[in-house]
Amino acid sequence: MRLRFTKMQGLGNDFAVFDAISQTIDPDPGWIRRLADRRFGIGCDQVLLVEPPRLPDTDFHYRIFNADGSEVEQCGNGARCFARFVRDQGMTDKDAIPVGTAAGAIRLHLEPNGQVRVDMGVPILEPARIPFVADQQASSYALALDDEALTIGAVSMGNPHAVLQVEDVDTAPVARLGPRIEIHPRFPQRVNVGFMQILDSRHIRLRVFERGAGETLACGTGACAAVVSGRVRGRLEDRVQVKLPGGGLVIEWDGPGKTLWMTGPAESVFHGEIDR
Ligand SMILES: N[C@H](CCC[C@H](N)C(=O)O)C(=O)O
Repeated sequence: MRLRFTKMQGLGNDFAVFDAISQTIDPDPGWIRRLADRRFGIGCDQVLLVEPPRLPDTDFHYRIFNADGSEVEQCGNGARCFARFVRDQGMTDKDAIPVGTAAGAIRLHLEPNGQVRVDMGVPILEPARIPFVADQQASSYALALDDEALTIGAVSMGNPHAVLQVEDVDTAPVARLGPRIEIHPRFPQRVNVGFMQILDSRHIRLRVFERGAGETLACGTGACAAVVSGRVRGRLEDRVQVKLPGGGLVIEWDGPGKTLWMTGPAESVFHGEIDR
């Protein structure tokens, strides 16, 4: 069976996007891994499916699969590409698109300047809901890692994030610590690992070692989680420019219990077909 897809990217975090409404797609992990392979497949960090709505008051369901084949709850850069895709494919003519995910409903806003602004919902800080094993909720946690004692923030944007503050992202031990924290036993669903350098209360630099994909050029939910962690630790304001290796995002968050907004680009790279 021949399947149509669009290769898309948000700040270099790249995706293969499929219309799974007009096409029948069974996303088994082995096929996802093959699609994501940069030599034997299309090559991408995540595979995104556009499905019929499942939640009330939503127009579509948005499914996300990491390059390792794992299905996950949320993807911020992918959400912006999702909005661009459904408009470009003529699947909607709305500028504000309500979409369901495994983490609940989000709202995608196509802006006149071509950027996409996403209501990412309310960040989750309760350890049990991240999930993260901790006696009580805190703005930071001690994490023992073999012979190292780390301090992390723990946040869920629907998907789990650990956030470490570092002096300089360029020299941060992403390759050494990322894979080890990703599978730390206190994160029973594994975890995305952010390395945040705070420049001032409104500007950070960030690198992310993603669960199920490795270090990516950008991670939208990682940017959200880093700002949440920095803010609850009293180091960031309510509107932060996040500079990732692939480019910049704007994150707005008024504090615990409030909705978080992420704004950034989303682009199509090429259209293709692939045999299943
Ligand atoms: N690796 C993530 C999913 C993709 C998130 C990222 N690409 C984003 O833009 O938020 C996870 O396992 O939760």
